[in-house]
Amino acid sequence: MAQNAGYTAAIVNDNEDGGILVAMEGNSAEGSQFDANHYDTKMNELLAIDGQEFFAAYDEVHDSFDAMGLQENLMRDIYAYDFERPSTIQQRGIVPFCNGLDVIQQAQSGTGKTTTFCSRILQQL
Ligand SMILES: Nc1ncnc2c1ncn2[C@@H]1O[C@H](COP(=O)(O)OP(=O)(O)OP(=O)(O)O)[C@@H](O)[C@H]1O
Repeated sequence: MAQNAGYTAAIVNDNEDGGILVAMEGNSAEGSQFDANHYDTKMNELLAIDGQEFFAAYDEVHDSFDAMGLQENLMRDIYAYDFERPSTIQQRGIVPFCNGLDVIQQAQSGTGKTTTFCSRILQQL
C-alpha cells in the first residue's frame, strides 16, 4: 500500500485476458449503442477466471462478499442482484475503499469498478 503524507492509495490494475472484449454493435438493439446483456455476459466470463495480471498495492483479497464485513442492507441488495461472488477488482477494492482509503482502480469496462465505488457509498448510509 502506498502511503505518503497522509495519503493512502490502493491501486488495482486488472488486465484480464484480451479475449473478454465482446463486440457490442452486434448485440445492440436497433438505434441503441447500449446493451446491458453485453455487460452481464462479460461479467460472467470474468467471474469464471481468476485475474492473471494485476498489480495491487493493497494485498488483502476477499473472495466472497460475506468476508468483507459489509452492512446487512448492502449485503441483501448485493445478493438481490444475484452477485454471487466479487470480481477480481472487487475482491481487492471494496474493503480498502469501505475502510476510508483512497482507491484508484484501472480495469477494462465491465469489470466491476462502478459497483466497487457504489458499495462504499451505500456502506456509509
Ligand atoms: N460481482 C458481480 N457479480 C455479477 N455481476 C456483477 C458483479 N459486479 C458487477 N456486476 C454487473 O456487471 C456489470 C458491470 O459492472 P460495473 O458497471 O460495476 O463495471 P465497470 O467496470 O464500472 O464498467 P464501466 O467501466 O463500463 O463503467 C453491471 O451490469 C453490474 O451490475
